[in-house]
Amino acid sequence: MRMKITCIQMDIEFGDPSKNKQVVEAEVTKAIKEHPDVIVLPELWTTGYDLSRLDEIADENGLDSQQFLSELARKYKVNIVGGSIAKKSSDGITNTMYFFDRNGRCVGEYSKVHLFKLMDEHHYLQAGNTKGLFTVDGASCAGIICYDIRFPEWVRAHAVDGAEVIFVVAEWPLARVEHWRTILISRAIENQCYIVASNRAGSDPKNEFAGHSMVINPWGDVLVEASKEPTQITATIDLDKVAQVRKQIPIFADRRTDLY
Ligand SMILES: NC(=O)CCC(=O)C(=O)O
Repeated sequence: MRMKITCIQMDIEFGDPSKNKQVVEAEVTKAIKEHPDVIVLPELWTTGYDLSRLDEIADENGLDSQQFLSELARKYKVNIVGGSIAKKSSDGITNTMYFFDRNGRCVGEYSKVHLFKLMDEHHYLQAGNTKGLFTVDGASCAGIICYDIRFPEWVRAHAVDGAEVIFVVAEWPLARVEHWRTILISRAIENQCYIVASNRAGSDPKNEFAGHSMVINPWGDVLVEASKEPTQITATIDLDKVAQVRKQIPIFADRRTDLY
């Protein structure tokens, strides 16, 4: 099974959800001309890291963002991995990702499990507690968020649960772009899965962001990689490659779960 995937590597207007929604609508309308099966947005694309204003600008129960993304998915008959948004609920504010199928149905939700202290997330956000598993056109997938990639055991847990494609949405700064590249390629090789990583471009008052959105195959080959500028990247992935690589070097069968 083949799947054409487009990552939207956009700049994000600091603390301005309505402006960012306009940008996403325009970018999705542009992306759809190439007929992708899946469109992927970056982390916190509605607000950016305007954390001190989240009380005011976070999305109440994520409803507004869900409706917006659902309508786009249904209108264009495309699966959407909806980056993440700041969701405000009675449990506090979370950095939350939604997944939509071609009918605009929300097929999964994931809230960032590892909060990134270097960017003050722990002062403003609550961590999630569940995995981000979902399916796209029948393929087993997972979604995780930015700093989560530094935890190989968390990514492995999704692969052990069957994920063949892991979507990473991010606001990863340029200062650590080599970590970003190396970690993503490593996660693809060690889990023998596709990694589809959508990072933001541009800057905010504290950081310049790396861009370098990437699609990596289960052998660790980079199929496509963006520059640091706002852009879109597209790759067609072949799900059969996952089984092929896992058969060639059967690391899942060879794991010593009696030892670790
Ligand atoms: N938004 C994030 O989680 C950034 C993570 C990051 O920059 C890192 O180095 O890790």
